[in-house]
Amino acid sequence: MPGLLSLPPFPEDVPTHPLLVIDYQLIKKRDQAEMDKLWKAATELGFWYLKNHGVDQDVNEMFEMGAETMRLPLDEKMKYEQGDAGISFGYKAAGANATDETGALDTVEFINVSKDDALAWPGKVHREYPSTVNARMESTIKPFVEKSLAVNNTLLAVLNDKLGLPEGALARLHPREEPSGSESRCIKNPPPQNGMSEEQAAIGAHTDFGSLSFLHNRLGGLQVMVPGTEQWQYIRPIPGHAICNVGDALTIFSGGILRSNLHRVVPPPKEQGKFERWSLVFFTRPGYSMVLRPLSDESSIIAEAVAKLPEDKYNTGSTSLDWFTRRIKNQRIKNRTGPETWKASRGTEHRPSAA
Ligand SMILES: O=C(O)CCC(=O)C(=O)O
Ligand SMILES: [Fe+2]
Repeated sequence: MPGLLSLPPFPEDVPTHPLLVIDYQLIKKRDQAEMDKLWKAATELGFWYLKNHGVDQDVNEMFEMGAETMRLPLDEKMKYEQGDAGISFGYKAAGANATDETGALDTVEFINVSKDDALAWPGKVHREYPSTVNARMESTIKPFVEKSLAVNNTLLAVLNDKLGLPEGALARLHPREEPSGSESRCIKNPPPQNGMSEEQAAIGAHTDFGSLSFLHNRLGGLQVMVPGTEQWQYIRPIPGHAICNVGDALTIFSGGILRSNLHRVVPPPKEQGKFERWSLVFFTRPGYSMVLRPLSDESSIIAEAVAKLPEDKYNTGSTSLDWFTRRIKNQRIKNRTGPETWKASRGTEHRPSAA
């Protein structure tokens, strides 16, 4: 990826939504005002900036791993393609996923490395990866996974207490040792080709599948639809600030108290649109065997929230494995039978028409 200094700044004159800034060092000290701010961010928009997280150097190395991987010949990368069965780990080629119900194709390629494979390295839990990934498992990927897990687990512990759950309740749904969909993803988005609309989604409107996402961006392109509005707004990348967001699993566990908000990725705005866009995410997801349902029996706060909802709104009846498999599988263009396939790939978002 091009050096940071050579990238044009994020433009001032595009619709942009500010996020609350959470200081990770204060969260680690359990500063009351900072925990209150995190709660506000997680319940109102479900997105916030996280500063002082200490992962920037690891993020740079992960981007190098991503660039090394994307430079491999396509036929080499395709040996590790994630496939059509609904498993996320591995390489995803550009155009393998739909971005909307008409079946418009995505433009991004990415490499997903399972947290379980990274922690088990040189052993293997799920699958094999390209040589460029293997070469950096020990030096780059494992440390990034460890630090990202520590950040997300710390945030989860704060949300756990605010939800009135017994200590460790959310942690027990994300056991380190149990296989899960937790993964690191490095995304490459080429500059838009001639004839492509500026709006053409790189990644279609979605909510994240898991519990917490820890995202690192250099260029704009990420957009949110703020509750109560109908317009997409950019999130400005700020150096040293990760973007964190709540995923569907936490919305479900909390009976809708924590917000998993709709977002998408479009080409970077204005001058930035001439450049390749790279992004990096660590997704924390529940253990595969965990059933996605509100934790009403463990928290009166959640029980009260659920009592106000239509019956069984968040009782998915699915394990985490089944839920993720359905959603990933139905994004794959090869599995598309019609608009219903796209719908089956969606989650808990309350604006299906916008998706
Ligand atoms: O690239 C980004 O900024 C966001 C990526 C994203 O939303 C995702 O991979 O789920
Ligand atoms: Fe996302």
